[in-house]
Amino acid sequence: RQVVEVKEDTKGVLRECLLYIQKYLQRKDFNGFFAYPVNDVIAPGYSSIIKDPMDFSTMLSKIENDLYNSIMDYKNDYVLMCNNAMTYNRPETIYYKEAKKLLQSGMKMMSKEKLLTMRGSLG
Ligand SMILES: COc1ccc(Br)cc1-c1nc(N)nc2[nH]cnc12
Repeated sequence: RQVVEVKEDTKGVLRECLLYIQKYLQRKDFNGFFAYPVNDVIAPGYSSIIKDPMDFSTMLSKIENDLYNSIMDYKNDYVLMCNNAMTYNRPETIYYKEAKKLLQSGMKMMSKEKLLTMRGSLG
């Protein structure tokens, strides 16, 4: 019984961490370009160019449904979201520029060494 309880608790700690990280990073998306999925009306041909779309609302539902097993899992979706914008949009666009800034602040927030120390303390 005890082992199961501990496991659940780790999931809870991870969920709190991810909610905190997402809240911090999503504030940087002040235009809300990454708040919800891009559609072909907004961006013509998007769905045929971007095979794995990702956005903050999708990531939030994955956090709430415990679909991330680590911060690294979440970081992968975050990087995917930013890279999609830098693939579909040209470098001179606001979408590309904002994605680049989001990527930089995300990498600082979820740096490898920070995650390794955190994982150490989580046991
Ligand atoms: C949800 O997306 C948007 C919403 C409103 C507006 Br205005 C633009 C976008 C958007 N447009 C493009 N071309 N690339 C993107 N990458 C992430 N966002 C976008």
